[in-house]
Order: sequence, then C-alpha cells, then structure tokens
Amino acid sequence: MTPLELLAPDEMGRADRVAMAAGMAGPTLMQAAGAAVARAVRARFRPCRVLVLAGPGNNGGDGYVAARLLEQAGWPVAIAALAPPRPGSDAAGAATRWRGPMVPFAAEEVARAGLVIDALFGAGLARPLEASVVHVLQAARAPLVAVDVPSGLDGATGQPMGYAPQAALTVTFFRRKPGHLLLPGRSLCGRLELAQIGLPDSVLAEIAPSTFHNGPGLWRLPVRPPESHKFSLGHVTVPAGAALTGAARLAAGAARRAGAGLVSLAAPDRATAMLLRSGEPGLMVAEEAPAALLGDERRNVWVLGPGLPATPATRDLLRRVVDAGRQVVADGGALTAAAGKPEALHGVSVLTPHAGEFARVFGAPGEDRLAAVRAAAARLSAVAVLKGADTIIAAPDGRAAISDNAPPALATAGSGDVLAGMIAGLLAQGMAPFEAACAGVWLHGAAAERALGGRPAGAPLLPEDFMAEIGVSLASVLSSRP
Ligand SMILES: NC(=O)C1=CN([C@@H]2O[C@H](COP(=O)(O)OP(=O)(O)OC[C@H]3O[C@@H](n4cnc5c(N)ncnc54)[C@H](O)[C@@H]3O)[C@@H](O)[C@H]2O)[C@@H](O)CC1
Ligand SMILES: [K+]
Repeated sequence: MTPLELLAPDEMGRADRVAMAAGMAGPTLMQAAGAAVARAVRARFRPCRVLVLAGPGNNGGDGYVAARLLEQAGWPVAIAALAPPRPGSDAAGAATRWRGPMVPFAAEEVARAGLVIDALFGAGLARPLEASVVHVLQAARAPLVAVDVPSGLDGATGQPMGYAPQAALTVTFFRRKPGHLLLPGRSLCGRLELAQIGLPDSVLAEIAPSTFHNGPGLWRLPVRPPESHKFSLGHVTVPAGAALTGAARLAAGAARRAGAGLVSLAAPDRATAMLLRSGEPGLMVAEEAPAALLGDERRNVWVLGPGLPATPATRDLLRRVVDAGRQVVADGGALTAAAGKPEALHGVSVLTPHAGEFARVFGAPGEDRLAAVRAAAARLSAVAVLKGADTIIAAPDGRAAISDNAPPALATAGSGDVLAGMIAGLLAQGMAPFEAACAGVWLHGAAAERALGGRPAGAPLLPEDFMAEIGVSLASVLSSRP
C-alpha cells in the first residue's frame, strides 16, 4: 500500500540528511532516483528522442543518471543543462559520468524532442522560474516527465511559483509531497509514481510527519459491539431553519446513514415540523425550541448550519449548545454568522467551510492553504475542514490530511450538508473529531464514486443519490479490516 505520510520538501531534505548521517551515501540515493525515473519512462513510453533538462542541484543529478541509463538501454538521449552542477556535488559526480551529447538549453531543442525529462528543480526550488526558463519549457510539444515535481511547483503547497509545466508523468521518491495531492499540483503532475530509493522508513521517527494522505488507513470506523442499542450509538440533533429545510434533512439523513443511533430534526415552528415529518420515516422531528432540547445530554452531537440563517440567533444557539457541553459540527449558516469573528466558533468540534466560507470567517487562505487550515484549527482548537476537490482536514495538534477521492460530481448543492451530517454521525458514535472528519470526507467521496457507478467523474449527481451509498461505502471499509 502507498504510505500515507506526506513530506514537505524541507522534511524530505531532513529525511535525506538523517539517512546520510546514518551512513547512506548521497550518490547511492541519486543513482536509485535516476534509475526509478528511467524505469518509469521505459515502462510508459516507446523509445524516442529524449531531451533531459538538467538543473544545477540534485534534481539535475537525478536527470544525468536517468539519461545515462536510458542511453544504455539504447534510447537516443541528449542533455540540455541550465547551469553546471556545483563542483564536488553529487550532481557533479553524476554529470561527469555522462558521455552523451550536450545541447544548448534552448526552445528549439525542446521542440524537437520526442520526450522531455524535466530535471530542473525539485525540493530545492527557491524562487519562481526565470522567464527564459519558462519560455524553454513552454516550447515542449512532446510529453514531459517530471523528476520529483514539475519544476516551479512548490511541493509544500501544490501552487506553482509563477509557472510550472504540465507533466504527463511525475516520479517522486520515498514519500509523496503535499503538493502532489493539492490542486493545481495534483493536475500538473499528471500520473504520479512513487519510487523507493533505499531510504529506510526509520528516518521518519526523527521527522515525525504530521501531514497525511486521507484514506481508511488513517482512521478506524466505530465497530458496533453486540450489546449496542440506539442510545449507545449517539443522538445527532439538526436544528432546521424555516427556509431551506432540505439542507437540514440531507444532514440528518446522512448522520443516520453514517450510523448514529438516533437522529432528530428540530423544527422552528409547527408548519416546518409538518414539512419535515413528510421526509424519512426514521427521522424524528422535535417541535421544542432547540435550546429546550439541550437538557437531554444523550443528544451528544449537534449539526449547526445546514439551512440555518446566518443571523445572531444562529450564533447564540451555537454558543448555548457549546456551553451545554455538546459537540458541534458547524457548517453553512453557522459559519457565515461568524464572518470576521472566528472566536464566535470557539468550542465547536469540527467546522466544515468551503473556500468562500473559510475566507469569510478567517480571511483568504492565500497560496498555502494547508498552512491556513492548520492555523484555523489551532486558533479555534477545533478540527477545520476546508472543502473542495482537494479537501484539507486539520487538527489543533498540527496533524493534517489531504483528500483526493472526491469526484467533481460532488460539486453540487447539498453535498456539503451531507458531509456535515456524516461527520456528526461518526462523532456521535464516539470517533475523535479529526478521525471522524477524515473518515467523513473520505466516505463522502467514496459514496459519490459508487453512485457514479462507472459514469464519468464529472457526471451530475444528486446528494440523495450518493447518500444512498454511504452505508455500502462504510460497510466496505469495515469489511476490509481484520
Ligand atoms: N532523499 C532525497 O531528498 C533525495 C533527493 N533527490 C533529488 O534532489 C532534489 C533536491 O535537490 P536540491 O536540494 O539540490 O535542490 P534542486 O535540485 O531542486 O535545486 C537546487 C538548486 O537550484 C537553484 N535554484 C532554486 N530555484 C531556482 C530558480 N527558480 N532558478 C534558478 N535556480 C534555482 C538553487 O540555488 C540550487 O542550486 C529532489 O527534488 C530530488 O530530485 C534525489 O537525488 C535522491 C534523494
Ligand atoms: K523537476
């Protein structure tokens, strides 16, 4: 299985140094990295005229090794060096073993190639590419294979520093980097291959990675003991607004399917209660004012926001629920009601903003969304989930996870309400907030994937449709576990 830890470029550099201090030789790692690139190229492409663009650092060094091995395999290869490696460096060692043709670092050379290997910059990227380098990269007509990352892509954030080329294939080493999963990095990498180059996993003990690829290996779903009864599996309460009752119903339906023992909607008035009762038969509808339900401590988790208005009343309700010691998943109206006032959300367990809501509450996240979500989680001592095609989940203790299994079909109204309900349903059964949020996000994507059933990932999908697949997705994770 692909390891779940993700290493930012500086952590990767530390891993490298730890291994070297333990006696691992730099040239050995470089040889293994270059060999992995050559192997991936040979597996995916037919022999053709290869041009390796080599930078001055170790990324370039990997390129020299790959060039040599491809040439030995009979491929026509040339190298265009942007700058020579620093004398005495591992890359300089790799360069001296290259006996094949060197060509100018020029657009015409790139345009003539049948395959371009981009070994300009990897983890050592320090500033945006110069315009002349961008010009050369943009001349490529052929597929581009990136060594470690497409040059210009910040491996920590997934954002190009200005420009990064579109790769058909990216070969990275030891562990994936956050930028391989975060957008637009994930798209720019094309197909991603992870190669092991001899670095032992034990170096991770010193790095203590805190960023992970979200997947079932990262959390454990609650398993119902035989003596379970509905009251032992939590009670999720979802206050509904008078308008947008559908949002609350979706959240409540999702909480049930995620396994909460009891789920009830709280109606703001009699007419809304009637409307809500016409929904699923298993959903309970309370007609008391939400605050009157707070005395019942078995109502352990509240979903606040789907379909609630962004008003001071919503903010007050959130405060009362938190002060009563209940867990809260804050979404929609509850988030917008905290626009510019993040402290209004203090005490919630999980908040699930989309990009717009995140910006309203905390300000625009900027280039480094991973850092911004971590900062939001730390600031509120809550789990923060920034929803999107590359949902980021961060815990106040510094852990973060990146999800990449959401099909674009999930970009539809109601999808977020379902997610908030799923997370609440998992929390209600006793999962810890970070694990519940990660599991909810992943199962949400998995349910959508199932609902698509082989249709294109961007095909339209109704929340009702993928909600029906939550139970199966959950069951398949449970049954794949010993
Ligand atoms: N475990 C590891 O960390 C391993 C790393 N390897 C390779 O080493 C790479 C990292 O090597 P380095 O740390 O030498 O870094 P890079 O090779 O990514 O680049 C560093 C060099 O590029 C220059 N530079 C940075 N940005 C520039 C820009 N925009 N324009 C012009 N010059 C710029 C720097 O001044 C420095 O000379 C990885 O990406 C990977 O490909 C492999 O060799 C094997 C093992
Ligand atoms: K590169």
